[in-house]
Amino acid sequence: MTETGLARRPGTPRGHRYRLGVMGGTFDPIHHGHLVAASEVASRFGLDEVVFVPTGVPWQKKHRDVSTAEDRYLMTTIATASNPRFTVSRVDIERGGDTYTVDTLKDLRAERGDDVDLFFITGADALAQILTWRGADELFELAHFVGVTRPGVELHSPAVGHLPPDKITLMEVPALAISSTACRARTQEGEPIWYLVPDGIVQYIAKRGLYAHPGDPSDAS
Ligand SMILES: Nc1ncnc2c1ncn2[C@@H]1O[C@H](COP(=O)(O)OP(=O)(O)OP(=O)(O)O)[C@@H](O)[C@H]1O
Ligand SMILES: O=C(O)c1ccc[n+]([C@@H]2O[C@H](COP(=O)([O-])O)[C@@H](O)[C@H]2O)c1
Repeated sequence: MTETGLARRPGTPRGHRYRLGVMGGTFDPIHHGHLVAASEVASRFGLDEVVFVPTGVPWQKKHRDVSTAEDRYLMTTIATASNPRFTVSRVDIERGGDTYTVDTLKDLRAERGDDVDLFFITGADALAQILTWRGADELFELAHFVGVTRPGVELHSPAVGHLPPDKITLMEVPALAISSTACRARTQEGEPIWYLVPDGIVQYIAKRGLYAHPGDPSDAS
C-alpha cells in the first residue's frame, strides 16, 4: 500500500504505458461491490494498479450526513490492504472543498506523469449521471470511463447513449446487490453486515460506533 502508487512492475516491457485504474467513491462504507468492480476492470483492462480515491466532500450527497473523510479513508485502506495492486489516494481529501472528478483526474495526471493511461471506474448509476458532473466535457479527455453493471440499474441507459462511445466501455461484472446505504441501514437496525464488507470493515465500524445511532451518519434520510 503506497500513497504515491506502485513503481513500474518488474518485467514490464519497455515502452509499456502504465495503466492506472481510478475508483472514486464516498466509500461510507466501502463494500465488496466496490472491490469486485475494481478487480474485474483490472483484469479485463490489464491494469497495473487501481487507486481508490475517497471523496473529500461528495457534493451530490449533501442531503445526508457523511462520515468523516478520515474514517472513510481508513476503511478504504483497510479494505484494499491485502491486494498488492490496490492503493489509496488522499488527493480529493487534501484538496478540500467539494469533490469534482475533473480535479481528481488532473491531480493524478500531475502526480503520475504523462506516460500513464487513466481508466475511471464507475457503476452504471454514477455513469448515467456524468453529464451533471462539473466539467463533464473535459472528463473524457482525461480518462477512459468504464461503467460496470450494478443490480437494479440499466447498463445501457438513455443517458449513457449521450456519452462519447470511444471514451466509454460498458462492462458486465458479477452482480452484487450491495450498497453503502444498505450497510449503514443494517448496522443501525442491528443486522449483520458480515460478508457484505471485508471483515476488517465490520470491526472498524463496530470499534468506531459508526452508523449505530440516529443522528449519526447512518441517519441517511
Ligand atoms: N454493488 C456495486 N456494484 C457495482 N458498482 C458499485 C456497487 N456499489 C457501488 N458501486 C459504484 O462504486 C462507486 C462508488 O460508490 P459509492 O461509494 O457511492 O457507494 P454506494 O454503495 O453507491 O453508496 P450509497 O449507497 O451511500 O450511495 C460508484 O461509481 C458506484 O456506482
Ligand atoms: O465531478 C463531479 O461533479 C462528480 C459528481 C458526483 C460524483 N462524482 C464522483 O463519482 C464517484 C462516485 O461518487 P459517489 O458520490 O457515488 O460516491 C466519486 O469519485 C465522485 O467524486 C463526481
